[in-house]
Amino acid sequence: MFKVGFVGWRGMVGSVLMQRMVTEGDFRDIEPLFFTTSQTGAAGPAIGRDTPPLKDAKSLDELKAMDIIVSCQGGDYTSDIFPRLRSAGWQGHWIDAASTLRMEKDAVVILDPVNQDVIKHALSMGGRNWIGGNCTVSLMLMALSGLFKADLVEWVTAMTYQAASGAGAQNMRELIKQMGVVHAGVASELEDPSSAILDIDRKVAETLRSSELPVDHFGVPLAGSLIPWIDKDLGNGQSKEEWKGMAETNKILGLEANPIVIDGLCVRIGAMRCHSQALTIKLKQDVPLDEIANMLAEAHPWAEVVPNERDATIKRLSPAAVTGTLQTPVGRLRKMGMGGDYLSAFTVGDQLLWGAAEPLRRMLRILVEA
Ligand SMILES: NC(=O)C1=CN([C@@H]2O[C@H](COP(=O)(O)OP(=O)(O)OC[C@H]3O[C@@H](n4cnc5c(N)ncnc54)[C@H](OP(=O)(O)O)[C@@H]3O)[C@@H](O)[C@H]2O)C=CC1
Ligand SMILES: N[C@@H](CC(=O)OP(=O)(O)O)C(=O)O
Repeated sequence: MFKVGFVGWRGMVGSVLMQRMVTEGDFRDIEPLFFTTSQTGAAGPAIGRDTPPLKDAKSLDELKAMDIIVSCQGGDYTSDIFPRLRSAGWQGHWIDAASTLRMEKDAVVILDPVNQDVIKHALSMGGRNWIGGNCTVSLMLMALSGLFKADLVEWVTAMTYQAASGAGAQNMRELIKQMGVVHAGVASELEDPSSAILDIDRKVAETLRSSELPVDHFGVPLAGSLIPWIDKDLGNGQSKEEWKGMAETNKILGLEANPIVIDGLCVRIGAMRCHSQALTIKLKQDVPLDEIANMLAEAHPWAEVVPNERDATIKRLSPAAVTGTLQTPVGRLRKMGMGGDYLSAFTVGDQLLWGAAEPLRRMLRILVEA
């Protein structure tokens, strides 16, 4: 049985990974060992069986004893430990949620419902570094997989509506605290049906701009507002999150030699853990809408096409409907005014599942079953 070391299992992504592995019975087929950067010797997670006390995640000797290491610990940990582990001659498989190694030549960005061929090829060539993709990119690819498989995509623009969870657990808490402060500022007026809406609105605006609003993590209000910038400023007008759209999509699909142009604008909104994206897709040819819907729906078991009708859309194509599920629904499918080869679409997906933990869990299974 493979010895599998888990680092970062108690963080937000790691906890979702643990839940999914317990649900799918994945621990039955491996010998799991749990690591920590801060609590060596403490008890590991509840996985339905006894496990040894936590090991030190900074100990190269302990890590070297693993056949496979799964890290959800973050980029700083990867930058510190991974090169030293490889330099020390460790030959095991490294599965990682952090972005640090994604663009390395010998790393595969994993999303097996979409790029199983790329993964299998790398495995046969001795690949050992398996890195989860950016959540926005992975969710867009899960939604549009049928079109990419049919080689119908000339270019895509993605306008995103990204959840607080993408910024981390503390940011999710801050969003709810902001909502609470905003509500508290007008709670008595809300109770009074005769209060003037413009007074309520003015007080809300004052609260959003006041020092009362907690902004330690986002830096600015998110509740009752939005943030049209995610990740670093690349200095050319593009955010790093926007840059990842094209770079990672083509790496995932193995199209680096002949890349598809993907560009857009990434925006943080006040959703909890589902990213949504409004997509404009330039098709290579004018394909009838029903054929497109079939391709999208049949791409993989988690694909789902929501009819482009008001009721179905508002009920099934929202963060509230999709959160906590593995489905990656796509809807609002419509040929645009620019012509029959311009397709509009809207998709929603849980960024902690297919956007983070699930590709890692499935890569581990691929290795265990290989
Ligand atoms: N957030 C996201 O949506 C996504 C994140 N990723 C990547 O995954 C990595 C981890 O992200 P994320 O899960 O958000 O990180 P977290 O901040 O939730 O967890 C990281 C580590 O912080 C330590 N920690 C300290 N205090 C606590 C606490 N109170 N509760 C839990 N853990 C604590 C734990 O390490 P220890 O036990 O060693 O102390 C934990 O493993 C990052 O590289 C990120 O880029 C990838 C895709 C999406
Ligand atoms: N940047 C993403 C979350 C994330 O962790 O991305 P990456 O894995 O590419 O660093 C967001 O804020 O929604």
